[in-house]
Amino acid sequence: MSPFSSFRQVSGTNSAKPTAKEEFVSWRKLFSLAKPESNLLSLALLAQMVSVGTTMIFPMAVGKIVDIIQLPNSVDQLKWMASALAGLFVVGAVAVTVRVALMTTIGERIARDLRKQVFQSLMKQELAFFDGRQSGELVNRLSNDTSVVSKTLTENLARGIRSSVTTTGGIGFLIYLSPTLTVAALSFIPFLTIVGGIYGSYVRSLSRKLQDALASATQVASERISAIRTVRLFAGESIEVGRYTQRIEDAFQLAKKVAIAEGFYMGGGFFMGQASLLAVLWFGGHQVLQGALTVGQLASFAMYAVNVGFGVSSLANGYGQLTRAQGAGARIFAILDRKPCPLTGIEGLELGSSYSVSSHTPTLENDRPSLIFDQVHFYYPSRPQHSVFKGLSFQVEPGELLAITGISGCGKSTILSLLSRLYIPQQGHIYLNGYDINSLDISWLRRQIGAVPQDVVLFDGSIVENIAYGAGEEVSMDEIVRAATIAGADYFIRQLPYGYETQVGERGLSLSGGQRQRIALARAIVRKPKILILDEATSALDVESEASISEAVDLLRRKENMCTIVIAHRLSTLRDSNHVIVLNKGVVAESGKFEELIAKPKSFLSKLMLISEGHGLEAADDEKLEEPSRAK
Ligand SMILES: Nc1ncnc2c1ncn2[C@@H]1O[C@H](COP(=O)(O)OP(=O)(O)OP(=O)(O)O)[C@@H](O)[C@H]1O
Repeated sequence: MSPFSSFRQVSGTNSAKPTAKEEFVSWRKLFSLAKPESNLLSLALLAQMVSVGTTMIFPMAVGKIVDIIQLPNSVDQLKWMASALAGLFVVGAVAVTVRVALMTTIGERIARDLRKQVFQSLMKQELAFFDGRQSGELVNRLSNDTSVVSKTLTENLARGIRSSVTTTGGIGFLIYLSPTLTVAALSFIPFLTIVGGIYGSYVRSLSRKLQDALASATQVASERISAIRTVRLFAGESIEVGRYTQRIEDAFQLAKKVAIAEGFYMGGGFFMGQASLLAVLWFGGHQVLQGALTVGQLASFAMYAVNVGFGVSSLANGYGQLTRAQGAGARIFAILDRKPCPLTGIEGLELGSSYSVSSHTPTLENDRPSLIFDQVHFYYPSRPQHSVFKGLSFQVEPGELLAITGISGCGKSTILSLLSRLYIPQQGHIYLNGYDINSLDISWLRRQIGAVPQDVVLFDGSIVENIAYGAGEEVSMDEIVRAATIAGADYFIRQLPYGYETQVGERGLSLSGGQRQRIALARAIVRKPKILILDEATSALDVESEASISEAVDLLRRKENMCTIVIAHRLSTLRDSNHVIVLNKGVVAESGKFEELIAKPKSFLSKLMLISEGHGLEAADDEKLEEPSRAK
């Protein structure tokens, strides 16, 4: 049994989708995210306490002033009180400035660090992780969830502390001023607590749905905008506007429910607050008339009661924000805590460093790599019921040019994914120069491979940046030009207005399909790979350009002793190979020299050529060739 077999079924150790239990992260875990900022946060909270202290003293001071102005010859006392209050306001203003500046900066720092960590964690995950997820949803975690969490750890925390202090301190002052009046003033609190609890759980479940609805709308928008050419070509604008409108409307309906609930809650709270203030003035007025309370004390009492009312409602509101942040935190931790599959993901990925070299980085004997696929069985983890390979075996000799062909969907491109360890086979082995590729350091392995995938994607940037992407930062301009020349790209690049500095646009869409393919080929060549895999890499080129590029690549293959695998349907591409294998029903159905296979009218290759000329499976007259839709 292979030492790696225990990893075979693994596609990551846990899912990024939180289970019902993990929908909310604990407060402790959530607040652990603020730990790196604890010093600055303490300073900001100190400033917060100072500003809260000044607001707490204010009603008492107002009450004193009201009483002083009723006394004869109290001008000096009034002056003193006014100066003291002015001093208090200055201290309060400085404290507010420090708190706001610090809290906002800390919030941005937490969001920045979280986004960096979440993105880093996403980059480490194996490909299978992304198969079942939508990019819009993951982007939402990076942007929305991180900002909800950072706001809660800073602004909402500060607001929560202020509300707690104003509420508890305010109640203290109320009891100090008049215990009996305090009962009237706080009679609304039990009601608000019960209604607040019901409101909180209602809003919490709505908010979760709202987040999901917004994520789904973002997904539609980002996918359709990035595929705007296709939308235009099929005149799909109004359908897409309708689709987006529907999703955003769904989100709006949920937001409306939240708004109505919030309106009722705030309105009810406001009414209760006003009613209790009226009760304070009613009973307090009677106490003033009876001489049990001064007018100033009643004024102070009323102001504290208002403060307590605002404090309680702000606490209830803050609780809602906290539960929202617990949900966002759970989604963030589902990514941060996720350990990538040990064989296909990247375990250690620090900023600016290479992957951890934890396993084998052999020297390829005589620089002549050979490749063996040995009884490989494979299905994609997201589609376990459909086996792509059922015992695939073939071999590529050092320096050989192997062509792989087969009907669409038979698994040709999957070979590149398995060889690069983007996925691992459930059974069987792949050997590079006799080493099981699972025993090799993953970044080393991928550095040996230069690949031009079927669907070429370039990144927004210059041509030179895109070609250099294949080899890292150390590549020289001469090497880039050499690779571009072999790939047949140098000529057209020089014709462009800014030559190698020309910007290719998002996903390289400002270039033609053939130009993109040639740049992708240069990107693969510039890394001086030991194994070159071309997956329909010249399909967008005319036969003449294809022939001249094939010739240049062939020269390079001989010179560098590169193993080359060409995945193709076209006769012209297959003809130049040393060896052709035809895939069918998850195995190698046929293998041999091109001329020998094509000479037999009943061979799989001959039938495939008939199909590729547009005659269809019926013309090939062979029920053995499996249509992908029939694949089980
Ligand atoms: N990420 C994926 N998740 C699930 N199934 C996949 C995935 N990628 C490919 N498949 C399926 O695996 C099978 C093999 O796909 P593959 O892309 O290797 O075929 P192919 O021979 O290269 O096809 P074509 O000639 O059309 O490019 C197909 O049935 C395809 O639907």
